[in-house]
Amino acid sequence: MKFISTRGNVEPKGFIDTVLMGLADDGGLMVPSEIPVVSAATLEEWRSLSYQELFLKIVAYYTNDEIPYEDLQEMVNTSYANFRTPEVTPIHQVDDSLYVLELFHGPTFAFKDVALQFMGELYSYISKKQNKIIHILGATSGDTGAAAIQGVRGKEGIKICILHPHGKVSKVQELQMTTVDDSNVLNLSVHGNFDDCQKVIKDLFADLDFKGRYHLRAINSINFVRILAQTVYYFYAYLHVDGSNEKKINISVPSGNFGNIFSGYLAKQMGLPINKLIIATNENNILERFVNTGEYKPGNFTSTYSPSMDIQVASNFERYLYYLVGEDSEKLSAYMSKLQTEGKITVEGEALQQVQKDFAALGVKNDQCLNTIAKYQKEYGYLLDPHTACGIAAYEAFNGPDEIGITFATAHPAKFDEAITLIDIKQEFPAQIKALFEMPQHQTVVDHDKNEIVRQLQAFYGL
Ligand SMILES: Cc1ncc(COP(=O)(O)O)c(C=O)c1O
Ligand SMILES: N[C@@H](CCOP(=O)(O)O)C(=O)O
Repeated sequence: MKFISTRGNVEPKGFIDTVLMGLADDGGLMVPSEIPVVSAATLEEWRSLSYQELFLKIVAYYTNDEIPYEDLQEMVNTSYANFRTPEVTPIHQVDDSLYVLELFHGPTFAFKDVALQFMGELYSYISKKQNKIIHILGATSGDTGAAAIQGVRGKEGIKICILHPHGKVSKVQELQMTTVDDSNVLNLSVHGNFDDCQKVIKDLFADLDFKGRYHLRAINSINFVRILAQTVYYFYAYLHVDGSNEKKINISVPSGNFGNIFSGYLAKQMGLPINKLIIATNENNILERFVNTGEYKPGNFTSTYSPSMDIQVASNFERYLYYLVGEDSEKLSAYMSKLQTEGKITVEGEALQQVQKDFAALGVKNDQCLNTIAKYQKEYGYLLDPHTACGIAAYEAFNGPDEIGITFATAHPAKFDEAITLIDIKQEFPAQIKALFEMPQHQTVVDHDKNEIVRQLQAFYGL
């Protein structure tokens, strides 16, 4: 298996080189040169596997034996050993048609832990085996940063700098990132929004001289290994839901940077028979507008009750567009240039029909989000976080009769108490979260100014 850039100007790479490259050197995103297909018989065999065993089976299609099996197995076991449940991503049945895949049982109570615990282990492994300097640079709307920091804090040979939008993450997210006092962690709190933070890091990764000199590595879903690790729970969910061999299965995914749902798209291309992939967003509804009209146009940024999805420029949209245009890098590059120069792109005709076959999408309004939380608490005694509530609202909009819907619970409600208290629900915080409120914070507040951020990075990486 080789990996290539969506823009077509990078020599095919192996697995580890792809992990280290992060953003492709031509400014595109890395994708597999060919998507491996899993047969129906193999899928049936996988039903009895544990999460860790399933992970190893799926990832083996991509790693080219570059990592000995025993080493990979050890990394996977270590990654999931500190989850609070042995199933890693347990399934909660709400009623006859709705299942919730709980992705928040890792150290930072959000779905990002599932991929980032593994990535922390992988970077540590590469650093030791290849004597590589690993200087992670990431942007977050709150959850990626916390999970990435947890994944690598205190690890030898690794430093991590995370940019988060100042005042635009929840209190618990801020505390999870900034109460970490390991010397290999730097939190930059940037005046701006998540899109601004993501743009700065993409610009720095695209500056190959800077990237090389400072050994910059990506932990965002820019990095293909994030996408790959996230495909595992699509398989796990599908294979562990009752009736999945008789009924159509739809999966509803709270979405922002389009990484999670792109992992679902990849799982489907690998042969997982998902029926509808449902994109759930909040009022930052660029993805809903794209699916309904074919126009992809970043609009005005809106702060909502689901702040982790307050994103207008969805990074992984480029990966999907690449497949939509028939894996034609020239066409893809032309679209991306148009987005740069004209601020929007449009797909029409057969391409738009294909988009509408691939996805359904709903942008959930703030009041609908709160009403959904209140409804599920009242009717089922099940407390949703606001991102998951958007996912459930979209499930309700698109799940047909006799279909099963799996909604991904991407975060624990305790991370977003600001929204939950608005509907007078009092929740008990888990002890790990309660403890954060007593700890000192470490962060540097900076303007949204690339030069200032570069100065901070140079001082931190110390090269
Ligand atoms: C809790 C939560 N839900 C949903 C999302 C959206 O996921 P993605 O960016 O992969 O689309 C995020 C952020 O990524 C998140 O933190
Ligand atoms: N919601 C995310 C945004 C970054 O997404 P990623 O999947 O590219 O890391 C966050 O919590 O930071």
